[in-house]
Amino acid sequence: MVALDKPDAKAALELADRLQGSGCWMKVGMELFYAAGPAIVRELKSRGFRIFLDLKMHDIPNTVRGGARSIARLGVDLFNVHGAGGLSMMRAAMEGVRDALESGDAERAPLVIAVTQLTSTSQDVLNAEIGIPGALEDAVVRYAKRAHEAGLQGVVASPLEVSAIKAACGAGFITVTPGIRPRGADVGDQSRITTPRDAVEGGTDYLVIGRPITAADSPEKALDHILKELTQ
Ligand SMILES: O=C(O)c1cc(=O)[nH]c(=O)n1[C@@H]1O[C@H](COP(=O)(O)O)[C@@H](O)[C@H]1O
Repeated sequence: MVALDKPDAKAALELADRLQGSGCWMKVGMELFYAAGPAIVRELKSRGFRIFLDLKMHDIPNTVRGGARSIARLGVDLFNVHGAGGLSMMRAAMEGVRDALESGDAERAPLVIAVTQLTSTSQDVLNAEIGIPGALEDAVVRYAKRAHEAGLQGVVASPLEVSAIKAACGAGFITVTPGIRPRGADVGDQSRITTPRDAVEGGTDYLVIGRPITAADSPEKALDHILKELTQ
């Protein structure tokens, strides 16, 4: 999944067009969606891309239910909410999807996943700033179990926590993992990272990769390089 973190539709579509035919999903996040809105999702869908809409909803259940209903109507393939919103909020997201299906406003249900702990969060920050005690992996697994209980299909986590999540929630529970950095790439603001290959060998289902591809002089070559490394 390529994180299409671009400031407007023009820049996003230019990049997407360069990655046509790669089989990658496009992840539309806050930067692009707040600038270009639902139209960019429709445009990318019309070009044949599968879409992860990454808006990380975190609000009261009623608001998230409505948000999920609107997202389901858009016809994305997957979207996320924050696990920190709790069980009733996550259940409300599932209800919103069901509402959209039952009213005939959505043709099919998108997958719904929960963010556990952002991959920019380190063990120290979790304990000292956010105020959650204990090991980071335990916190991630706790969120994953709640998401599973709420009926969500998976979680966002770092590749480092995938085996613990699968052990707790089952192999079929989807893991979507940002925090991917090819060897030598700039780490930037990410904390919990692995190489693409280590992430795949660790059993993750989907890699989310942004800047190592999108900030490269040739995004298509950068993607190609990563894909080749994975199949060697
Ligand atoms: O939900 C996400 O996609 C997400 C969750 C998380 O914990 N960490 C994380 O980096 N992301 C997103 O994944 C992408 C990672 O981008 P790069 O760091 O540029 O590879 C960004 O678009 C983030 O918004």
